[in-house]
Amino acid sequence: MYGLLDEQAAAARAELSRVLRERPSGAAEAAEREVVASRLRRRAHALETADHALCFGRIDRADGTWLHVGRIGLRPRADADPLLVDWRADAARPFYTATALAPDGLRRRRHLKAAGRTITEVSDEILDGSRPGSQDVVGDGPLVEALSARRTGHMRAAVSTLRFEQDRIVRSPHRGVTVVQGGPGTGKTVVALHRAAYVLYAHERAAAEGVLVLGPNPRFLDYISHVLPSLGENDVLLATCATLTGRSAAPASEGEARSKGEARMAEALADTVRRRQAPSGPLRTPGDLPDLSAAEVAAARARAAGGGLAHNPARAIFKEHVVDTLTDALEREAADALEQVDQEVAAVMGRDVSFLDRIAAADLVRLGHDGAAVGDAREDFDPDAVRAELAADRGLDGAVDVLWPRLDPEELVREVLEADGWEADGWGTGGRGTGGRTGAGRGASDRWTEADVPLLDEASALVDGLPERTFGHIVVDEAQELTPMQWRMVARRCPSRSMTVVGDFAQAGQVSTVRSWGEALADVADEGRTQAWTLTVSYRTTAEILGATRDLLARIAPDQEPSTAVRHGEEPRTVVVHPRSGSGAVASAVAAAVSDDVAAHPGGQVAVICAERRVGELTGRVEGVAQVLPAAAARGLEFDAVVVVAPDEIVAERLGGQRDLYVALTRPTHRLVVVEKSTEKDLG
Ligand SMILES: Nc1ncnc2c1ncn2[C@@H]1O[C@H](COP(=O)(O)OP(=O)(O)OP(=O)(O)O)[C@@H](O)[C@H]1O
Repeated sequence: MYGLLDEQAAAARAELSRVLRERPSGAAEAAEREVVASRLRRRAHALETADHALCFGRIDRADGTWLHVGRIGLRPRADADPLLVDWRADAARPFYTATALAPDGLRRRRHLKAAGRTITEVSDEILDGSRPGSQDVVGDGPLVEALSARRTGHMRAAVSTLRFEQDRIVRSPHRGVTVVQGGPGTGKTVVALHRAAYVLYAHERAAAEGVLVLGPNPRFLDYISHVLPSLGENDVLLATCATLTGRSAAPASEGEARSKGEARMAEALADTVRRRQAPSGPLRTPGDLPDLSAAEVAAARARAAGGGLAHNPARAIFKEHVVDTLTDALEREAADALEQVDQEVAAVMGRDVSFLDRIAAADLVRLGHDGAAVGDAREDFDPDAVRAELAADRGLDGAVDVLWPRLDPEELVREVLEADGWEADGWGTGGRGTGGRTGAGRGASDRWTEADVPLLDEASALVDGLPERTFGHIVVDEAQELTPMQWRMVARRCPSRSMTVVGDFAQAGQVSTVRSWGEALADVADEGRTQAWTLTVSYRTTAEILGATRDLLARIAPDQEPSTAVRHGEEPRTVVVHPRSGSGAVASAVAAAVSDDVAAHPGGQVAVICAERRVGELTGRVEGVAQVLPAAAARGLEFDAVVVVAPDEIVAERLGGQRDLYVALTRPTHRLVVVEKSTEKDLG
């Protein structure tokens, strides 16, 4: 297999350099060359990154045939049988789905573990109830081993140990919105990322349009950043809602993010735009052009607003209708004038003079009429020429602007924010209520905050139309964190509404007001387009740690069934600090807990999770040995050991602080220490 891998990687590279050496003649050829080159580049990269654990499994069927399963598929020639089957191929499915109860035609499932290109471990599961023979290696499950392994700070792919309940979500043929909920550590992120890889493999169209993975913050994105590349997928965009549009924005306070994230902001923006679309009254035209009546304006508005276009493109339709109406009016006016002239002449001459129509206009001028207009009307009123002239008329454009002005998305947002009570001055100072903006002194260039990004995006959509960059499939992780405004931003980027959305409302932070999937997806997809799954087995935490969070979970999410754990481990420890032992006592207890853990388990990933205000103090104490992070930033992450500091402070710090505490307590894979301050009451 490795021989074939090297051969094919070298061939792809050679082909790539050959293609790149070609001198394209013309733009079309250059574009074509770029398509071929990027396909070859992807192929070469996929082959090169498959090197590690290229083949991780084998299934033996009851009939004596077998199949090797790996990160990518390999066959010696296009018409030959595969030497290795891609884990996402249908043929590989029994590797994930077969159980002893439903062996799916398999006798044995084999897991292979490799170090570099050397197989270091083999482990078999006998599925058909037969006795293990001399060729079978039956031992500790590879899953247990993977879960107990020390963490590296980056999530790893789980292709070789994906569970049945996870695999069926990953491979679900559903094309709409797939929702996955489940408690902490149940593998929601694992499922979401493997599903992204599966979609890229199985849904050609989605792959061509690109896949986007959205996470709550850059730290989380970094944590998951290795998974898809290790599965050979390098073209997936990872982003947060704040970074998605590429606009630079300052951090927002939670109060600001919450308030500006509410759905009413979308209504306010849409209302403001609607009010700028010829709401009522006639159109006053410049010069001696006829005015348009209120009814004529209403007809133009109906035509422009009914086309489903954004405001600025719809303005063109509105103006076009105005120009058409004016052209018709001018033509009618000219015809009426002519009619009147004929009647007057007839009265003077005592007979019908319509035959005079083709006679000199000069006579008519003498009778007090505008010779040019009458002449035009009679001879050749050219509606197209009149229309073109009107369309180019600056005065008329100005008059249209009064009723249907061109809008600028930033100005629109500014206007709506001002109406909502946010200070306009400087966009970087002061603000509304406690959630107001801080950070005085910011320059004009970064006056927008991350909370403004979805508003600006909404405004752009209303004013100029949908975003240019859209995706064939979007994965939203920690989806409980998204505000209604952010959901709208996501939906806008996924016209096919093909999404994988994973989260847990028991872990919801305080920014979003959304509390259910129905609410979250209200603007995204109809119920008929969503398929929901629940994961119930916690792969991260031990039964002991989960047990310690049970009461808290019952308080914050009484309807949620606690997950079951697959592993056991140490009981969580509580260290109580006496409040009279001085201000640095908590920090000292934390430092001691960290050094105890590091001494007992050298090289582990240790985190200290605390209230925001303690971060500075504690970082100084454990620098270089443990990471210190506020509870609010810990979502989705995991560590070998976690020291949770002063739960009361975490709870008190933010609205929904109990859910932050729940997140903090469920981060460790092995060891949990809680440093608590005893209260005066405890001291009796
Ligand atoms: N099938 C599997 N094989 C190996 N490891 C797995 C498997 N499923 C989950 N894990 C591991 O379990 C841990 C938790 O998974 P993950 O982060 O996906 O859970 P989650 O449900 O997203 O958690 P949270 O709600 O806290 O964000 C990770 O280390 C992940 O790699």
